[in-house]
Amino acid sequence: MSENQQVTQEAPLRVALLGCGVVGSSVARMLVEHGDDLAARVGRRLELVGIAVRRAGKDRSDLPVDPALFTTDAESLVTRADIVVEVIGGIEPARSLIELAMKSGASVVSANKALLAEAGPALYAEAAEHGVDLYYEAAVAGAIPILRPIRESLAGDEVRKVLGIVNGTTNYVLDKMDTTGQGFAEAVEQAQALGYAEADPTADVEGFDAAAKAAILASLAFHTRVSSDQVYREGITEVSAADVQAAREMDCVVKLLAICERTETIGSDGRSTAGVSVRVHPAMIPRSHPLGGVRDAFNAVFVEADAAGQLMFYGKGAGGDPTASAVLGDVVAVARHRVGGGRGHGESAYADLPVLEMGQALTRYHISLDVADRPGVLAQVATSFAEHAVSIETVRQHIIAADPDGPDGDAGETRANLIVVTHTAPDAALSATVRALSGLDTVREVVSVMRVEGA
Ligand SMILES: NC(=O)C1=CN([C@@H]2O[C@H](COP(=O)(O)OP(=O)(O)OC[C@H]3O[C@@H](n4cnc5c(N)ncnc54)[C@H](O)[C@@H]3O)[C@@H](O)[C@H]2O)C=CC1
Ligand SMILES: N[C@@H](CC=O)C(=O)O
Ligand code: NA
Repeated sequence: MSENQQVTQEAPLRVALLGCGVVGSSVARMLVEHGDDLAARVGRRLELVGIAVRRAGKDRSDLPVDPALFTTDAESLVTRADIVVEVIGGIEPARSLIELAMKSGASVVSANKALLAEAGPALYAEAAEHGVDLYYEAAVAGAIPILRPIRESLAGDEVRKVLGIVNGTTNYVLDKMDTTGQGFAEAVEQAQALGYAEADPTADVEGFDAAAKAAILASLAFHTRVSSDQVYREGITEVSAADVQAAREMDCVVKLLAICERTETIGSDGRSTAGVSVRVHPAMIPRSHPLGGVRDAFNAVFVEADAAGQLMFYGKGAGGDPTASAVLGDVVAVARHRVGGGRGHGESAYADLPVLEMGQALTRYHISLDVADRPGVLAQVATSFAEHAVSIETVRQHIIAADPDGPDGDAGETRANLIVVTHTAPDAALSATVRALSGLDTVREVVSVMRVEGA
């Protein structure tokens, strides 16, 4: 008997799919259309035994699946599966369904970063208790293999830093603002229509999606539990056309970055203490940086490890088929464990490093000030920086013509746009400097503040 004949004679592994939206419909299609190849790779056929949906009567005739498979009874579906694929999203009912699936002996594959970043440790514990797998490669950077490389390939090394563009929607919006000068709202609508955005795009544009992914990346990279509420987060809603232009003048581009770093702090006793810093915010990054050229909805993750050095992972981080590719990779992995016996790895959180406050993160600021063009202004501004121990890297000044209708007795006064780029300093010192600058009588307005990374 050939190996393939053997594959078809064993009882198939039963796969239940929860959710049939952008990702779920691609998963269903690929499971069916690639059935023979998947069977050969797993050593057993994968049988789609049901698809949980919210509305059973909806026309899904474009999918190559038996309409009888659609059900609104997700609970009973998960109890009759060997593998449950959760692509509903959100916390509930996804969490309860995953827990019920594990309790019933099924391994789980999920694309749900919001859930993993909130309840990862509890779900790992359930998986261990019931002897099943929990895999979620699709949850971070869609199709890009990044979690498995960090969990497995780099398990013998020390990861120092993970710097990523991990949200396709915001990268798409920022790229359109940079290259076509397109407005924010229109670009978000396009990202939604292309299937990149979350059901509620607020999760994308306010940085919640990237923060959840950063929490997952940091947890795996530093063997430490990091939840999304420990991640400093700023979205892109405040990024203006002027910020994008200011970045261009520095030969930079604005990107929403997820930055996960292992830190070393030297105490007064000279002893070094390790920690973890995790943040998500827009930042200027040089166009020449590997992340500076990441266009459209693409994602990229830059990893620095002690022995490996710098590694770059690039590809499609959103969209139905790319995300389904990662989901199916996980399905094959957990199915192979079922066939061969054993489980994949569980949680690794032994390092248990402290997660630092944002104020301790080391970064650089680009600050644009509208100041009165009078003698001594530059010295006053420079003093504010010095008082907070922030060192200035560059200062540029453009004279702004006098405005005869200017407010508060400033009419007719010549002003200057002062652009200061700092050297690296703790974020707390930088933000205190900005507060002090806004209190100076010669500073009419702090026009914009943006962090600078990667230079
Ligand atoms: N769209 C993308 O590019 C990516 C999405 N993801 C994640 O994949 C998951 C799914 O995302 P999408 O497919 O884009 O979302 P979606 O909104 O297109 O699909 C979710 C589907 O689940 C259904 N659903 C909701 N509650 C349900 C319930 N109780 N029972 C059965 N079905 C239910 C909804 O009706 C919807 O059809 C989310 O966790 C998302 O964060 C991850 C990577 C990329
Ligand atoms: N909404 C997310 C989808 C993938 O995680 C994004 O835009 O990246
Ligand atoms: Na991935």
